[in-house]
Parts: sequence; structure tokens; C-alpha cells
Amino acid sequence: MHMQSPPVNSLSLDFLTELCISLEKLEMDKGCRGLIITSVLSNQPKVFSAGLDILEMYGKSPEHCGEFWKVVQEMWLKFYGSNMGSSPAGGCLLSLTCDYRIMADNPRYTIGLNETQLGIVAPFWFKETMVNTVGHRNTEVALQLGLLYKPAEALKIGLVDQLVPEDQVFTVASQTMTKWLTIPGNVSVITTKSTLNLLFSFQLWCFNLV
Ligand SMILES: CCCCC/C=C\C/C=C\C=C\CC(=O)SCCNC(=O)CCNC(=O)[C@H](O)C(C)(C)COP(=O)(O)OP(=O)(O)OC[C@H]1O[C@@H](n2cnc3c(N)ncnc32)[C@H](O)[C@@H]1OP(=O)(O)O
Repeated sequence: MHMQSPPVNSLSLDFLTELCISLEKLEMDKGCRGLIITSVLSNQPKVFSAGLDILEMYGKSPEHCGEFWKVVQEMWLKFYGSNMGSSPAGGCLLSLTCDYRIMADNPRYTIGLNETQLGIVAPFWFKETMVNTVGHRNTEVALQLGLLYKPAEALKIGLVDQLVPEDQVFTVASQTMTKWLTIPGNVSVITTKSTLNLLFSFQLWCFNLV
């Protein structure tokens, strides 16, 4: 899936709605077993996603805000696999929801949950998704300081799984996907994934988020 919503793939209500509809269609397609999501913006350096569209969170009606927040949560529940450039805040969440993250090795790109730098708080389920990926201590430091990591730093703490030269991102993503798809049977993979997320799913249920 190629994201192309200039200038920076910010996650607006319209963009997220379209994304969720596309994901739902893929989920229902029995022939689809994996998804690589990437940005095809023409800007250089490339942005994966600038995160939530800031304009959606300012001066809007409570109904609009409710609708927006609901679709943010839907997006978070659905993702699979990704490759990317810059991914601040919601862009980082988008990639954290994936099973494997491949980042272009360009020090001009950054990834992280930088909410505190913006004077806002990363919701608890952003935080939990980060803890599940990089552990509690790394999350504590990252979230309190609102850190945006360069590729080498992100790899070091496990925020991304692999760095590759910029022109090879999609090729490596395709090779990685091929490897993941050699695991036989959707059921065992889905069940394993659900088991890994069991505690988190329970927490979300307690907070009435699913
Ligand atoms: C509705 C109820 C909500 C309740 C919410 C409650 C709690 C939620 C709490 C927190 C949740 C936070 C999650 C988020 O995702 S907040 C968004 C955080 N995003 C950022 O901090 C990214 C900011 N952007 C950047 O760092 C750079 O733009 C970027 C590195 C992505 C790209 O840099 P580049 O130099 O290429 O481009 P720019 O010139 O900076 O930008 C071009 C253009 O795009 C506009 N823009 C950038 N980011 C956003 C954005 N997130 N939303 C909307 N628009 C964005 C930027 O303003 C420029 O526009 P223009 O000036 O050309 O018109």
C-alpha cells in the first residue's frame, strides 16, 4: 500500500477513513496474507507520515473530534508491516503497529513519540505499544523527553528492525515479507499474535477502548 497524501501523509479524518476501508477490504480478501505499507511522497527526504493531522485537533466540533479519535483507534488495531522515512508521533504509532519495521538509513529521518515536545500527552495505548516494542526503560526515556531517534539510534533500542539504503527499502521489504509468508497457515500466526497481545487487549477492554 502506497501512502500518498501530500505534503506529509498527515493522518486526517479523510485519510484515516480511506486507510481503514482499504485495510478492511484486504482483511476480507482471502488471497492477502501480508501488507507492506510505504510512502510514495515525492519530497526528499521522504516522510513516512507526519502523524496525526494537527489541523484535525484544533477548532473542530466535539462530534468531529469524536469521529477523528475513533478512526485513529481503528487504524491502530489493523496494521501489519511497513517501511519508512520520517515518522514522528502518530507516524511512529502507525509503524509500531506493524510486525516488522524497515527504515531507510538516512540520518535526516527520525522516528519516535515526540508528543511531550509538542506539549501533549501520548495516550496510554501509544505508550503501551512502544513498551511492547522497546521495553519499559527505553519508553520512559523516549516519552518523557519526547525523543525523535535517528535510524542508527532507533535500531539500537529496537524501535526499528532493520536499516537499509534508501533505494533498497522496498526490495528488502518484499524479501522480508516473502520470508514471513513461508510460515504455514494463517491460523497459527494469528493465534500466536493474539497470544502475544493478550494482556494488552485485556487492558484496552478494561479502558473500554475495544
Ligand atoms: C480530536 C481529538 C484528539 C484528542 C487528542 C488527544 C490526545 C492525543 C495526544 C497526542 C497525540 C499525538 C499524535 C500526533 O501524531 S500529533 C502530530 C505530531 N506530528 C509532528 O510533530 C510532526 C510535525 N512535522 C514535522 O516534524 C515535519 O513536518 C516533518 C518531519 C514530518 C516533515 O518535514 P518537512 O521539512 O519535509 O516538511 P515541513 O515543511 O515541516 O511541512 C510541510 C507541510 O506539512 C505540514 N505539516 C507537517 N506536519 C503536519 C501534521 N502533523 N499535521 C498537519 N500538517 C502538517 C506543515 O505545516 C507544512 O505545511 P505548509 O506550511 O506547507 O502549509
